[in-house]
Amino acid sequence: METNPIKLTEWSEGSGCGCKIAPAILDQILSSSGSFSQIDPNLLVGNSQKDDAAVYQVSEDLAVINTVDFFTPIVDDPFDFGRISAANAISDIYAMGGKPIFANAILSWPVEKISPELAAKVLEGAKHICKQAGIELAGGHSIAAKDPIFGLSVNGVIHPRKIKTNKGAKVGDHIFLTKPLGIGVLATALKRQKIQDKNYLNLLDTSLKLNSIGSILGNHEEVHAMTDVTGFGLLGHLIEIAEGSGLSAEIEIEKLPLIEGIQDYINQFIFPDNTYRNWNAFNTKTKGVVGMDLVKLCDPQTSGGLLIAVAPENQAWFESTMKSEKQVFWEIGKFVPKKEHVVAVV
Ligand SMILES: Nc1ncnc2c1ncn2[C@@H]1O[C@H](COP(=O)(O)OP(=O)(O)OP(=O)(O)O)[C@@H](O)[C@H]1O
Ligand SMILES: [Mg+2]
Repeated sequence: METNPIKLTEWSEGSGCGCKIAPAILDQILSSSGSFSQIDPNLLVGNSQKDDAAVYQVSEDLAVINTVDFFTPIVDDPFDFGRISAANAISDIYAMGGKPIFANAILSWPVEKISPELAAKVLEGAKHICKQAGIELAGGHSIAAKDPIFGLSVNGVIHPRKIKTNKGAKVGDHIFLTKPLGIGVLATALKRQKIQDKNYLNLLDTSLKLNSIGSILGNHEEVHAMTDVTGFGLLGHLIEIAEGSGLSAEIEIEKLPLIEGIQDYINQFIFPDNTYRNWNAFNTKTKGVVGMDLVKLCDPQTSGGLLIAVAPENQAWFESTMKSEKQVFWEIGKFVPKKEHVVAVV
């Protein structure tokens, strides 16, 4: 790990997607701001189902996707912060099944207190990831403010009939996840200066992996619904799909993949405060969670994996597609008819 005299993570309380406003408060803000009427028929996806990005149809076979994502530093190294933030922002285009085309940067920097050279490193990291995703960082907007913040607004394209949202899952669909959980735990270990170098590398490996498989899955109607797992944790984003699709979900706790080494940190009670915030938001919709399992279910991910619903009869096709794309995945549960609880942990 590169050492910097300035520790970016000391500049703010939350970090990465963990600094997202709590789901209940976001709902309160959005609902009391007046309706998002969305009367333009070309706005195919707005914010009514809590999807990853907005989608606007421009012609019979073309729709544009736009998303914006930014947060406070999740790591101390500015290049890594830029890379993680960019990978996280682009992910929302992949999660809709789309192909990213270009991005603009959003930068807030306390220029009197943290050298502008470090801000340049953040941008350098973002460009590195944009290049990997095959897109240009076209421009951006920068302000001088108290907190360092960085993110991207990303544009993408998709065929209007290929969009993947939170509402297409069907009873019996198998649920797959493409990255192990625990990014929030590792980010907290880093912030508390308890992380070991090898675990920092695990944090980078996991968060920097692009969710580009989403663009490929967008072409296949066998994939019924898709989102990415970020600040609300696996549980929160699973609830978004289940509720969006009018279903419930069953999760097999033993099948949840965890990033190597995170159990040791959990045993030392090293995990983000926002894990409990997520749990408080979702526990009444959930049954069967025992003891510390809530940490795995509610850990806020930054640049987490894709959560995918696939019909059981297409399981073989899905597995061979993922293998031929060298994409790892874990099957973690299934969708069932709507019940009293949105998610049951079995
Ligand atoms: N300030 C806002 N104004 C209008 N809608 C908002 C605002 N903030 C969030 N939303 C909407 O709330 C929903 C959930 O937003 P959220 O940021 O959690 O999604 P996301 O972009 O998928 O998150 P992530 O990038 O962490 O995956 C989305 O439909 C989003 O458009
Ligand atoms: Mg998302």
